[in-house]
Amino acid sequence: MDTAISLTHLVKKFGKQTVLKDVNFNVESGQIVGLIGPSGSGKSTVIKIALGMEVSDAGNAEVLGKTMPNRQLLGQIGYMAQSDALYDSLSGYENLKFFAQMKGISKANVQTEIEHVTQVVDLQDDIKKRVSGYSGGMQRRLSLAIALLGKPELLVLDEPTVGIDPALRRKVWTELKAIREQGRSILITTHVMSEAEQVDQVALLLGGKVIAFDTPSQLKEQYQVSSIEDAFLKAEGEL
Ligand SMILES: Nc1ncnc2c1ncn2[C@@H]1O[C@H](COP(=O)(O)OP(=O)(O)OP(=O)(O)O)[C@@H](O)[C@H]1O
Repeated sequence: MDTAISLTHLVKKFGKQTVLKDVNFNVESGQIVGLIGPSGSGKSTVIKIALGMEVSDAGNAEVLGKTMPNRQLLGQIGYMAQSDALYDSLSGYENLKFFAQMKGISKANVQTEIEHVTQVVDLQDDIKKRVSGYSGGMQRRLSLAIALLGKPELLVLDEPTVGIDPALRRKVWTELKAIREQGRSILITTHVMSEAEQVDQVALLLGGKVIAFDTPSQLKEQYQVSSIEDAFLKAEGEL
């Protein structure tokens, strides 16, 4: 099995604060890995190092076989950040078209791709409206649609379902699982524990380390609990 992301012995300091002490885990091809941990535990920092947007103080981040940072790889990665980077004065459709061009999607495929990702996030009725008039949730949905454009080999999604209602969340997960079936890989952070139940592997980040990396069912067994939420709470309590 190919490895999409390999993080070894990552250390990251901000001033005197050591946020990541020794982070190790892999995302294999065709896997969904959920990175969970309390607020401020360093999930976004791990993601940014994996993407080459932050440089670690020690350790190694390899993505799709290349050591990060590596600008050439960015076209193969669909990234959704916590804060949206959208063009307010453009419509949703114009944003999608712009990012499709940036990603080098061929003219022949642009229209079908845009229609597909628009439908995944249920923005059909609002896609011609200006983003400045979008609600927070709609902006998140558009950002997710942009990340999905171009069928990237690897998706890195930082809390993609914040502000998304349960019905649409379910639809988004159906899409994420379809992406996995195509052999593509996903690293996702979430605060929604029912989502963590659906991933292949959970990486639990606590105290600057990934203290558990297992399937949801193994994790529950390890902590002798019936939900990932309880495993999470128990792990936090034990530290
Ligand atoms: N650029 C930065 N400069 C200084 N400190 C930073 C920087 N980026 C992150 N931090 C600090 O690192 C810690 C981890 O932040 P990070 O955003 O990675 O956490 P998180 O687990 O993603 O949190 P949340 O779940 O709330 O999004 C926090 O204490 C944060 O203040």
